[in-house]
Amino acid sequence: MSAIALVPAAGSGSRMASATPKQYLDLLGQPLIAHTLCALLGATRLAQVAVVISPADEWWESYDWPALLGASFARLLVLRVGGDSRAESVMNGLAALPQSDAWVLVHDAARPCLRSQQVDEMITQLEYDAVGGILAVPVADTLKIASKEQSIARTTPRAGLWQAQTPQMFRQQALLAALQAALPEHVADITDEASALERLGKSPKLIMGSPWNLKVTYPQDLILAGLLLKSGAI
Ligand SMILES: Nc1ccn([C@@H]2O[C@H](COP(=O)(O)OP(=O)(O)OP(=O)(O)O)[C@@H](O)[C@H]2O)c(=O)n1
Ligand SMILES: C[C@](O)(CO)[C@H](O)COP(=O)(O)O
Repeated sequence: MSAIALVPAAGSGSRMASATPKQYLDLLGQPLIAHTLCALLGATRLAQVAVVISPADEWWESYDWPALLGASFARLLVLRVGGDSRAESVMNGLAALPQSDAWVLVHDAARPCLRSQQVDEMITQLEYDAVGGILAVPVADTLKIASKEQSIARTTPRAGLWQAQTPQMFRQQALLAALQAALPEHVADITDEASALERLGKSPKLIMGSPWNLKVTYPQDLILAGLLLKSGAI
C-alpha cells in the first residue's frame, strides 16, 4: 500500500496580517512549515511528502532544508505550482505528481502540531476504505446563528456536527477528478478535499482527530502552537 502526503503551502496568510506568509513565520526558532514537514516525514507509512509552494515564493530557498529536516529531506519533493485558492493549489499539486492510484494525505502547512503517530494510525484505519476520510473533532461549544445585527437569531443543535481538520486522505486520481469537476465554478464551496468528493455523492469517513491539531490562522494561534509544541504534550 503506497501513501504520500501533499502539503498546500501557497497561501498568503491574510488573516495573520503579517508581511511574511504564515508558513514561514518563526515558531520555536524554525519556520512554521518545518514543524509540519517534520511531523509528516516522521510518519513511517508515508513514502514521500510533496509540498506545494507558490511560483512566486521568495522564502523557500532561503532556508537550509537538509539541516532543518535531517536525513528525511530525501523524501521531500517541492512543487512550485500553487494557485489562487487552496483547492487550486491541491489540484495543481496532484496533477504535477506522477499519476498513480496511491493514497494522498493532504495536510495544511498551517497545522504544525500534527503527531506523526496519528498519521500512521489514520492510514491504518482507512487503507481498505472505498473512499477515504478526514481527521475531525466533534463540535464542543453551543452554536449560535447570528442575525445581520450580530445578535442571536437562534441556537442550532450541535449533535452530529464535526470540525474538519487535515490530513484528508483520498486516492490521487479520485481526488484530482473531483477537484477538476468542481473548479473553478464552485471554488468558494471547496474549502477542503472532502467537500469535492461530497459533491460527487461520496461519504468520506470521519476519523477522530485532536484539538491540538489546530490551524494557525490568527496571530494568537501561533502563540498557542508554540506553547503546545514546547510543552512536550504532542
Ligand atoms: N492559494 C492558496 C491558499 C492557501 N493555501 C494553503 O492552504 C492551507 C490552509 O489555508 P489557510 O489557513 O486559509 O491559509 P491562507 O490562505 O494562507 O490564509 P488566509 O486565508 O488567512 O489568507 C495553508 O497551509 C495555505 O498555505 C495554498 O496552498 N494555496
Ligand atoms: C481544510 C481545512 O483545514 C479544514 O478545516 C480548512 O478548511 C482550510 O482553511 P481555510 O481557511 O478554509 O482555507
